[in-house]
Formats: sequence, C-alpha cells, structure tokens
Amino acid sequence: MPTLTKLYTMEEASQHNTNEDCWIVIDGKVYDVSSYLDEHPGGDDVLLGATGKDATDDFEDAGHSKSARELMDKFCIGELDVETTPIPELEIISKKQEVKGLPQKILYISKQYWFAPVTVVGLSVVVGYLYLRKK
Ligand code: HEM
Repeated sequence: MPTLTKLYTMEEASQHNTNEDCWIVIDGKVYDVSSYLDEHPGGDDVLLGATGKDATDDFEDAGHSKSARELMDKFCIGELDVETTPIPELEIISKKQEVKGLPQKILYISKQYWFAPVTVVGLSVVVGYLYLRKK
C-alpha cells in the first residue's frame, strides 16, 4: 500500500530555526529535532547551525553511528520537495546548456568579456586626449 509522505520546501523548513522549533534537512528528508536539541551529544548549537540548508554533509562529517542513524527516524516528519527546491549545481548545468548555436555563443562571450573592448576604447580616448593637449 502506498504511504503518503508530507513534502516540505527548503524555504518552509528553513523557517524552523529556533530553540523551540528546529527542523533540519538530511539526505532529502526533513527532521523535526526540536525535542532532541537538549539531548543531542553534538550540542544544540550544531543542530541550529544546520537549519536552512542541506545538512547532509555536516551530518556525514560528524561520523554518526548506526544507532544515531536509527534514532533519526523518530524525528522524520517528511521529505524535501525537490521540485520547488533549486539545486545550485543543476542550475549551473542548465545555464551552460542554454548556450547553443554561434549567435548565442557570441552573445554569451560578449556578455562575459564586455569590459575588454570598453577598457581598450577608454584607454584610447585618454591617450588621444593627452596627445592632443600636448600639441
Ligand atoms: C536527526 C538528526 C541527528 C541525530 C539523531 C543525531 C544524533 C547524534 C548522536 C546519537 C550522536 C552521538 C554519537 C553517535 O552515536 O554517532 C551525535 C553526535 C554528534 N552529532 Fe549528531 N545527530 C543529528 C544531526 C546532526 C547534525 C545535522 C550535525 C551537524 C551539523 C550533528 C553533529 C554531531 C556532532 C559534531 C557529534 C559528535 C559529538 C562528539 O562526539 O563530541 N548531528 N549525534
């Protein structure tokens, strides 16, 4: 039988970032650790510091034991709604893929390096002005 999983956006989860109300996101799952803050062996400050972002790396870096991972399930309240959560890496790739065809490539490059011709023109104007003043 399919189970209904509550979905939360990262924006929604990040609003729960206080001592009384603390949610963290680990590996696509949302955990309400409000009642665990005082008991967490790593301290409440690390949990509060892990709110508002994907805390998977922080969690893994701490080298949690198997029992810690089992304990997590108790606090799981749902999953992250990936549809509405922008993943920076994916955005970068999709932006890169947008640049197709020669005209678009030229536009893309000129947008990135517009300062080069502007500097050359600026310098020419200054040099020309100084040259004419000397005369
Ligand atoms: C639901 C989420 C979490 C649970 C249930 C949990 C549980 C635990 C438990 C049981 C320990 C004791 C050591 C062990 O058994 O591995 C521990 C230690 C620790 N936790 Fe967590 N933890 C959670 C999330 C986090 C997060 C998100 C971070 C980092 C931002 C973190 C940082 C630490 C650190 C640094 C320690 C080591 C404390 C020490 O050895 O001095 N924990 N955690």
